[in-house]
Amino acid sequence: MVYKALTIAGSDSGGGAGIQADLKTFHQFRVFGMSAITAVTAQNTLGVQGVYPLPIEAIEKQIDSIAVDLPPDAVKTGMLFNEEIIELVARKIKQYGWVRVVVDPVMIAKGGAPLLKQEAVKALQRHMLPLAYVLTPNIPEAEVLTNMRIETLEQRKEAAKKLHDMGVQYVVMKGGHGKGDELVDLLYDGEQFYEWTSQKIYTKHTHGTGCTFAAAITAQLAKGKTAYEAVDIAKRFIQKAIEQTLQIGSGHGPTNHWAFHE
Ligand SMILES: Nc1ncnc2c1ncn2[C@@H]1O[C@H](COP(=O)(O)OP(=O)(O)O)[C@@H](O)[C@H]1O
Ligand SMILES: Cc1ncc(COP(=O)(O)O)c(N)n1
Repeated sequence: MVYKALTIAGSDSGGGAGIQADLKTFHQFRVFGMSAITAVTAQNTLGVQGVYPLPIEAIEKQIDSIAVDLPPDAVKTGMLFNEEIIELVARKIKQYGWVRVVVDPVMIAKGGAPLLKQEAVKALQRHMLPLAYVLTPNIPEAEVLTNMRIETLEQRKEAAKKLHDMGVQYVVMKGGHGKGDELVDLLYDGEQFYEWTSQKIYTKHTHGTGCTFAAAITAQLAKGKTAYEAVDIAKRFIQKAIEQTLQIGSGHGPTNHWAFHE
């Protein structure tokens, strides 16, 4: 059986995040990867040097080409950049009845470059959250989406509940931006919280951690795993990928997509 996953996201020329991270992660899990590119970025480990959104028609055509011939078992969205792209992607997901949809609400690159226009946040809330089977915000993204300050674990749980009320089925609150030596990733299914605690790895090579983690969840969902099982494997995947970084580039290097074996 060949499982297929589709990523609808931005291209990272540097290969560590975006479409490239997603495809490498799908491949490592033996899931056949497909892509619809929303924007091309000129990017490396030093930062983002340029952002070029594709024409709406080009994005729509890519999604249609995949849908009619290679229906995906799971779909991931990453950098959607502006309102028009968000509306298109939401419309297409509904049109094709895709349910196993992982929405990674990408907003800014690690170096601070915006990957989502500020005025597009509302569109993301309105159109994408109700379609999210799994939503994977980091702490700053969860703050923007819920319009609340998040410092304590209790506040993170409150934010997860808010996001669930906004239409998300499974909220995965990533803990990479938390303070202290321990990181806690949370999963909320509308009733219960599940926690994954790990030691923070002190490294500057974390370019693409969010994309890679969400792509690992998507690959597992494509294989029919539950949200809990998917997060559990994705957590182990990202842990290894950060522990064994490749030490390439002179800035924030990529994670190692080869490090984890199922
Ligand atoms: N320094 C780190 N050490 C260990 N795990 C990390 C580290 N940074 C991020 N992670 C893990 O990587 C995943 C992505 O986290 P996060 O950094 O919060 O997302 P993003 O890349 O979107 O900002 C989470 O599972 C998080 O726990
Ligand atoms: C095209 C693209 N998409 C997403 C990210 C976010 O990366 P991260 O996973 O480090 O938050 C990025 N830097 N570039």
